[in-house]
Amino acid sequence: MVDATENDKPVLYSYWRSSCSWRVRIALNLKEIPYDIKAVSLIKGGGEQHCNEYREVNPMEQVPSLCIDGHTLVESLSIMHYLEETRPQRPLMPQNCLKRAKVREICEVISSGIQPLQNLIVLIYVGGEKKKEWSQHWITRGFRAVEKLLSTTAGKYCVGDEITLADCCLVPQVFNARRFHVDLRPFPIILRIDRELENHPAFRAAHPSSQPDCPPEIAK
Ligand SMILES: N[C@@H](CCC(=O)N[C@@H](CS)C(=O)NCC(=O)O)C(=O)O
Repeated sequence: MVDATENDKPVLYSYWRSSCSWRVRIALNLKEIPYDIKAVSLIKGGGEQHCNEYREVNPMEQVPSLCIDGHTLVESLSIMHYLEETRPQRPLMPQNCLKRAKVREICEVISSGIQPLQNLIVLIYVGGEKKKEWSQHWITRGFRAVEKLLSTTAGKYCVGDEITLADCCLVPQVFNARRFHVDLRPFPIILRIDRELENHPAFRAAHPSSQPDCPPEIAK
């Protein structure tokens, strides 16, 4: 496995359609940090995330992982906060303490309350016909909470008028919702923010269809 040493370009272990990898790709792009991608296929041969070599990188057998500054970091939120603390350019957290708490609230609802319930390993366990309904149920339930939170925090973006880590989490989760054909009409604020960001260069470059491991029939 590639191990980054200090001063090397960071290496992101990523899967094109992984929403958690996508969060980190957005943050890296927004901060204009050049990085290399090491693709980990979550489906090939039962999933490369489960191979012994990758388990050494990420004991949860999930993407993303980031090799940076001579260290390997796992967990997308933790990685994004590390980037924020070590690369203060283009801040992704507000200065104001209450607003910071609000950003973390939205990140947590998505990263703890929605994504894990529709993650691949859970869907394999749920199995067969039930997968779609299961995912729709949990995403809809979580989005009800996100929409309510956004009703008091959103400006142009999730919290006020600056892009924050909450936006890095929201956009990939909306993509997942569409994948599972969730009815998004009850969530006008989520939809408005997603539309606002869809053509932002940092978000576009991080999009699954722009990834080197995206299957050619889907890639742009
Ligand atoms: N809490 C972790 C979750 C990571 C995660 O669930 N990654 C998914 C892709 S978005 C994954 O690797 N799934 C592989 C599997 O379920 O086997 C994070 O935020 O990094």
